[in-house]
Amino acid sequence: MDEIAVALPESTTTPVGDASVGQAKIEWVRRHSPVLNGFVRETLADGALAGVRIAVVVHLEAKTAFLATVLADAGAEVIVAGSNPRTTNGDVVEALRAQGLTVVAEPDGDYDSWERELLAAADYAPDYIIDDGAELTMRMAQFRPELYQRLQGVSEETTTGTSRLHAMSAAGKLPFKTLTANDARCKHLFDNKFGTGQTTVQALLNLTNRQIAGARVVVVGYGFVGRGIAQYAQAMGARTFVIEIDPVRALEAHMDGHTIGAAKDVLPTATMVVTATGGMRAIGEADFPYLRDDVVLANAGHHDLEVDVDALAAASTLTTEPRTNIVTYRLGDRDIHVLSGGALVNIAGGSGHPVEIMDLTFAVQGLGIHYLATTDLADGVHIIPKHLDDAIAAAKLASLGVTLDEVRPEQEDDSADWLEGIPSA
Ligand SMILES: NC(=O)c1ccc[n+]([C@@H]2O[C@H](COP(=O)([O-])OP(=O)(O)OC[C@H]3O[C@@H](n4cnc5c(N)ncnc54)[C@H](O)[C@@H]3O)[C@@H](O)[C@H]2O)c1
Repeated sequence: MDEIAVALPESTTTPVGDASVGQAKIEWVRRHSPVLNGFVRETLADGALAGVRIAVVVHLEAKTAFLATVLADAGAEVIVAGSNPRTTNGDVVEALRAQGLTVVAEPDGDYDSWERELLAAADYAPDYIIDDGAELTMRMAQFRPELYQRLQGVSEETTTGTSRLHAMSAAGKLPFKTLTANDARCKHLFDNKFGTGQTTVQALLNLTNRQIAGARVVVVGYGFVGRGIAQYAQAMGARTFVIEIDPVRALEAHMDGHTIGAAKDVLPTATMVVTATGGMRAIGEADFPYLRDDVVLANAGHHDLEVDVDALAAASTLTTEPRTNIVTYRLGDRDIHVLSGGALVNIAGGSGHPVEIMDLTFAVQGLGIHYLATTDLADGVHIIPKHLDDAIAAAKLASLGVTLDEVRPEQEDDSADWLEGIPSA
């Protein structure tokens, strides 16, 4: 591989948090991460990542920090940045810096400072990226083309980033191998559904101090994330409604016991609305007339513009901040409350996914990078192999004290016998 000059960003001298507090948070994660701390560490101990430069660009809080330290302990040179300007934790940043990791992220940033941080991460010339929303991958392609060409691989966290990688590949603009961690069963079956479901409802209630039992909660988008949010809200006594554009998923929502309908039909009675589409402006200007007074809007999807906060701000006559992380927009005689500026409410307005969930997700990511580094794969988009997915689940079950039965010979379908009776075409 050609050596390339690295333009390092200016180092920060002012601490942005308390390293000991951050370290305690990371230690709490370690205690509750049996897969990452066991099976993943053991796999990475083969030295395959020694000296490999890996950029970790995921919401920068304690669970991401623990993943970064596991990679660093395996000998990788790790550069850490955030995947959203609103979700970086200063204590964790300082804890990582105290351990000698390179961190190019500051808490309380805005979109401009975040852009600079991502470009700074790019300038470290990573060999691999653990990305979220393909945020660093896209920027390297656009603004650091030489470094982009030099990339060896990307392991992508989210549904949104997976779509972006497929688009880049289809356009012939992905000159290296990538893994879509989101397609691993140990990721989307648990992280998207249970992780986001639990923590989005938690954040909604913590931020607003409102009651869920009897609330009328509308979920926009019924993918894995939407299913989880609707299921948790329903289990806590909310009346649940779903807006979907895919007829099969809408039907599934109906059979799961939620009321489905178009925006104009379900929004007017909603007390809380949560977007989870992975697209833009799921609640946009055209929907504003249907929102009732005092409604709470929150987003759990990747884009901060799933709720079109800019359009809301432009249309409002008065803006107030009644509570931390809530901005109220006056539209005529109605007040519309937006949580966490439209950023992912469970992360920007909460603590992010449960540790146990991220133990699985980051096991996929850690093993995914190891797989990329040790396996010859064609350029383009790949899925983590089934045996790794199975091994992660088995390691998690083992940590719970569970071992599974294996299929006994008499339980096998004797398909060979009946196949023999069918003439070849
Ligand atoms: N907050 C978190 O912690 C977290 C965790 C995992 C994923 N995500 C993000 O959540 C988003 C959704 O993820 P997913 O796995 O559920 O995706 P998905 O693709 O499985 O589901 C999205 C659903 O939204 C529907 N949809 C799209 N546009 C719509 C619109 N305008 N109106 C109504 N429905 C619409 C689609 O038909 C689809 O069924 C993505 O951006 C993903 O990256 C967030």
